[in-house]
Amino acid sequence: MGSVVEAPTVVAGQEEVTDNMLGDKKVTVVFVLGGPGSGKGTQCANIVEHFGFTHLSAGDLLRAEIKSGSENGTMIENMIKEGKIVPSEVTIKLLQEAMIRSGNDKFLIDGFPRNEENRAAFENVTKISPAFVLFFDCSEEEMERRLLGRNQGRVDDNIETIRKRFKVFVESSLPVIEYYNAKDKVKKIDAAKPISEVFEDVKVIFAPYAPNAA
Ligand SMILES: Nc1ncnc2c1ncn2[C@@H]1O[C@H](COP(=O)(O)OP(=O)(O)O)[C@@H](O)[C@H]1O
Ligand SMILES: Nc1ccn([C@@H]2O[C@H](COP(=O)(O)OP(=O)(O)O)[C@@H](O)[C@H]2O)c(=O)n1
Ligand SMILES: [Mg+2]
Repeated sequence: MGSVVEAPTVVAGQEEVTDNMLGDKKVTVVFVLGGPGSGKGTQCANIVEHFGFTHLSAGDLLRAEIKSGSENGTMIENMIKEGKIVPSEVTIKLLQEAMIRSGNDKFLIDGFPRNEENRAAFENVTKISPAFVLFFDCSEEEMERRLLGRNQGRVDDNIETIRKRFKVFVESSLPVIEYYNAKDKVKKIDAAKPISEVFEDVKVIFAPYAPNAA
């Protein structure tokens, strides 16, 4: 009885089914988001050095999976060349394995979740929700300049794929940032500044995680 009235309560309850456990360990996860070329990888390297987090780049894990000759390799490579988002089950499995392998309890998950499917599947599968979302805000003009100068031999750092990635970012990834913003979980950084200045702002946010912080 009263099931129609009770239904929303059940749905609201399901939203909070996160315990942030990885095996028997309580973990802290920070999602690091921002457009392609906004400086996510660069700043994550700095955060690792100062705050003892493990950096997991979804893109790096997918590229390693291609190199390993996995059966999904060709599919992943084709999607990256087109700037498309790989199905969540593939990326989440790689992230989970890397988290366990690291032995750490503090993670920067860089470039994930990139769409609503990524976001919902990660929470459902892992029961982990982020402590906060670090969002690197940068203009497309500046990001394009950086990507064209990145020189890492990436198949997707060409102007044609870059345009596609910008479109996917606006259409699929920004809504994820909006989702967390509505929950007051987004810490936005002006990522258009020089690397060292961006890190000054990042440091303020991570101060509570400093090795000697109370
Ligand atoms: N604040 C910055 N100013 C200028 N160049 C930057 C800045 N941050 C990163 N870069 C450079 O821009 C390129 C993209 O940075 P990267 O960290 O790989 O971004 P993302 O992981 O968000 O795609 C790299 O060549 C990097 O050295
Ligand atoms: N969650 C993710 C992250 C990356 N990717 C794929 O990997 C590509 C490169 O991601 P990346 O995070 O290394 O790219 P950058 O933002 O660092 O430039 C994306 O354009 C997608 O094709 C994905 O499918 N799903
Ligand atoms: Mg990157």
